[in-house]
Amino acid sequence: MYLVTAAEMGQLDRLASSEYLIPSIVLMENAGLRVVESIRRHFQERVKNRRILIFCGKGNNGGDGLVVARHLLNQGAEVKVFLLARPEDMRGDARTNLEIYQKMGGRLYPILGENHLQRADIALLYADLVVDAIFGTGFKGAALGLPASVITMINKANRHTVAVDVPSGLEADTGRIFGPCIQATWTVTFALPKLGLVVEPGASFTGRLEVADIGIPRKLVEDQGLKTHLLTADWCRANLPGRKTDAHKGVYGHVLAVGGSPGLTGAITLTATAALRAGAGLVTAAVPKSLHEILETKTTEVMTCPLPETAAGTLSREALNPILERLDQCNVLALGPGLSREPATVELVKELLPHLKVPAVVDADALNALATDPGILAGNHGPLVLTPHPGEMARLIGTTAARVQEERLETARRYAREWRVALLLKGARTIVAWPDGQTFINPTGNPGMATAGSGDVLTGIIAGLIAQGLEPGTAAALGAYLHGVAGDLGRAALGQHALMAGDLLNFLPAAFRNLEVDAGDAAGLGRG
Ligand SMILES: NC(=O)C1=CN([C@@H]2O[C@H](COP(=O)(O)OP(=O)(O)OC[C@H]3O[C@@H](n4cnc5c(N)ncnc54)[C@H](O)[C@@H]3O)[C@@H](O)[C@H]2O)[C@H](O)CC1
Ligand SMILES: [K+]
Repeated sequence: MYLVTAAEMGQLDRLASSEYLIPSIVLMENAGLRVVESIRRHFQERVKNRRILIFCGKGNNGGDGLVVARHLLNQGAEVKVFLLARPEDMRGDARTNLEIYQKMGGRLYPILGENHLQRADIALLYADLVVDAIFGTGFKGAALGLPASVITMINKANRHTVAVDVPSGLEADTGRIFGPCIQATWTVTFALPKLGLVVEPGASFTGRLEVADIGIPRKLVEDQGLKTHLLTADWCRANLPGRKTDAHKGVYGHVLAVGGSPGLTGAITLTATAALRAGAGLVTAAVPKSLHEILETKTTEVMTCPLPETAAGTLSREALNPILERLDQCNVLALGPGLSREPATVELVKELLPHLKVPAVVDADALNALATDPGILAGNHGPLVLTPHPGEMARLIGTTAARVQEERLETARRYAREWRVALLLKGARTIVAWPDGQTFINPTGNPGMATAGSGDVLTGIIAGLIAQGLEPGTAAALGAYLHGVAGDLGRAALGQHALMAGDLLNFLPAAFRNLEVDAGDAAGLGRG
């Protein structure tokens, strides 16, 4: 599903009127009606006598609020509109809808000074629902003065609150919050979700997100060349690698997972096992030779391979050729989990990356090795997925993790384009950017997944999906989604405190199952 900025939405809105001749007041009417329908569902269709307070700003978001007020009034609700503007300052469609509401005898209370707040504060005590139509996509920066006082007052009242299009106080483009912001129970956003609603901190203020069709022509949306997407179950289902009835394990690829060092054998074990769970036909974990025996006892389905090591027991430069030879029988490399930052191991990574003929997932210490010489990617290289967390991303581009977090989308997008890689930036709402500029935001996952080894599992899932023939960028996006679903199922069963990376492996089957198109009973029995 496309995600849009305020400017992109504004453009769609304008073109719907200028090119497709849909009057803007029709779009506003549709927007208001969709919110009314959502409110009706909230009250199990019984809105009569419900006390509903509607806070309207002076822009078109306020106009939507007035449409909502009119229809709810018609349906017998006890409606009060609090207007954060002088009626004569309203313009265009919002002004028209204000006048209609006034002609219908609707109750209207302008809030023009702090002395007008008390009436609203008392009404809030008895409200069944608050409708937030103060600011929409036209909002920038911080709410100050009276609007700030109103937003704070509404939040303190702690009533069920539906935000119209965007919670007021939130920047629709970035999800950043610089002042008070409505804490919505749910948000009804129009036409397409705004970016700021699905990335943090905005997502936490948005509550449950409903996307409402207001009649913007689908063709108009398709013609815009939008590049930012929200990952959905439908997209993931459509991209899930298929399985044939007459398949054998050779069909589903062979992952070589390279990593491990003393104290870090768990990381590579998690990666290798996750690759199998993700459906790879074969997985070989290649580790420093003194760890080989340990790995043999830790794993069952995973094959193992001992490699030359340094005095510190990490992979040495002599491992280069054995790795390349092994890769002749494999169709994807997962590189980095538990690798260590031993100088000779760093050199190995730097020599290996330009020699690859198969796609690779580059994670953890392999990313840190890359950060020591980003120029490695300047020449020709095979398809790569890089999976940094914000700290690793910061090292790759020579900045701080805080700066990366401030501009997650742009950072990921820029790096993917510049270095021609698929870049997966971890964190709440993982971002996957493709070299061609297409960018995906993953809505699944939870804070319980911030636990040791969680990233190693993700690396394995992505490698396992590439092994089955997915494009690396597609595998990264699908992998992020599945990893998050496994985490969400894990949280539901175990709670987010206790969740460990190993648990993710156990919930991956259900995460996949969720996406598999049910083919009925496998043997075909019972089918006509
Ligand atoms: N997407 C569609 O097709 C439709 C959207 N609709 C609704 O229209 C709003 C956007 O309306 P707009 O008039 O552009 O802006 P707002 O209502 O959000 O009003 C902003 C208002 O506030 C001022 N402002 C901006 N920042 C601040 C600030 N920090 N402090 C105080 N005031 C601020 C700004 O100058 C404006 O005056 C969209 O969200 C939808 O709800 C239509 O209904 C049609 C269909
Ligand atoms: K709003």
